[in-house]
Amino acid sequence: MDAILVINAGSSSLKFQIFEIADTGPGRCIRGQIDGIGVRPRLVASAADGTVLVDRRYTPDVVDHLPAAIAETRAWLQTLEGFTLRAIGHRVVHGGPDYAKPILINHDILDTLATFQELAPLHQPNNLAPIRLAMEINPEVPQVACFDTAFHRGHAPHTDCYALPSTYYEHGVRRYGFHGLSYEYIAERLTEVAPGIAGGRIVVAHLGSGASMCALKEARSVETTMGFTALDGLPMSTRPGQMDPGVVLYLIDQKGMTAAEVTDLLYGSSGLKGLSGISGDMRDLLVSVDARAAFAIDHFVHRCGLSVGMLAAALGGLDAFVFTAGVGENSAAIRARISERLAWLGAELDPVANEEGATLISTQASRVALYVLPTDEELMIARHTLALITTP
Ligand SMILES: Nc1ncnc2c1ncn2[C@@H]1O[C@H](COP(=O)(O)OP(=O)(O)O)[C@@H](O)[C@H]1O
Ligand SMILES: CC(=O)OP(=O)(O)O
Ligand SMILES: [Mg+2]
Repeated sequence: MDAILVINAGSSSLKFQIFEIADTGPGRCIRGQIDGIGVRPRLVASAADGTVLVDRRYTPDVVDHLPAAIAETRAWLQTLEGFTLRAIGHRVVHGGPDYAKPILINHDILDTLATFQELAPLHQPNNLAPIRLAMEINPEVPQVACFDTAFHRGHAPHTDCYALPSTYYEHGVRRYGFHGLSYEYIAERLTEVAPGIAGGRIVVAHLGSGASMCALKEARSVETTMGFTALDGLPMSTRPGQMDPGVVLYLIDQKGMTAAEVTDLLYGSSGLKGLSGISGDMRDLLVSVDARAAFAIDHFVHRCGLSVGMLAAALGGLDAFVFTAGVGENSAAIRARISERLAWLGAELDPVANEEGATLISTQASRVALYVLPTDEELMIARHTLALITTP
């Protein structure tokens, strides 16, 4: 069967899917991931009917970083039979100022994308490594890069700039925003789930290991919490989120830290992990009895509440709020805590629907509809990839 392989390297997971190329578009055949990298790595993959094809756990030292997860995934994928690989679609987190759409990759483009590595050190090297590998072993298979930044590129210039002298904007210092493939998928999904409000004022909360929110108006992104890099906005597993840049200057000037040390601090040991001193994995914090775990969760919920207020202001009100990604899809407790922060906007949670993980989790009386919608960045990538390889 003719197939597309999709690879999505996140900060704590490597996700992959195989799609059959059908007349109606990409049809899902296999969906898998290695998650909990460096904490509790686990490879799970299942067929479209839900049959589990592999479920393997590793000790954290065996799959301690993304390259190890790539190697494990590759070894497992090579055991599969019956697929003829026609294209590979990749999530590439940073597209820089020039790539506003998915693109067929060649060596020059790969070189350009490598120049953005410092702007997304947790992701870009891991996004590009499988592209390089496939170019070596399957040079005849077309590869497509789908950018996290692309969906936000329609922002008005006065919203995606920093208040710096304008030459910095021209040199690419802009608020790009990320998680765009997820938001693009959710915007489409809303037209099926809630056609009456899909064109309205919606905030989507992508709460995973990396976390951000996006304000959608008429199904387009008009604001988002992340900026030049995926450090900005909400606190995350290991990243602090929005912070006074004066802190960075202080650490370098007064504390003698090098740029590399500050990079490690901000990307690797801050956020939930830094604040709790326990773990960056929300699951660990939710079951912990340590007061520091509760403190880190309080901070996360507080900052989420502030961001919803900011994005509701950008939209001039709020019709619906959507929870998605690892934490948003799976944690009723965090959804309940964040929903409380939306009460002033008229949101009212239905606690039973929330515990059951229903799609609609607000009461009938709620003025803001609350939804839980599983994201599917890989399906979005497969669609873009198929469109690019079939366009004459
Ligand atoms: N049941 C759960 N409760 C709370 N958090 C969860 C649950 N399941 C997964 N998560 C969180 O989701 C995160 C992973 O989300 P995901 O969107 O896959 O992240 P990424 O793509 O950034 O790797 C993990 O950090 C984990 O803490
Ligand atoms: C951009 C980003 O933070 O991505 P992820 O949530 O997949 O780590
Ligand atoms: Mg992700």
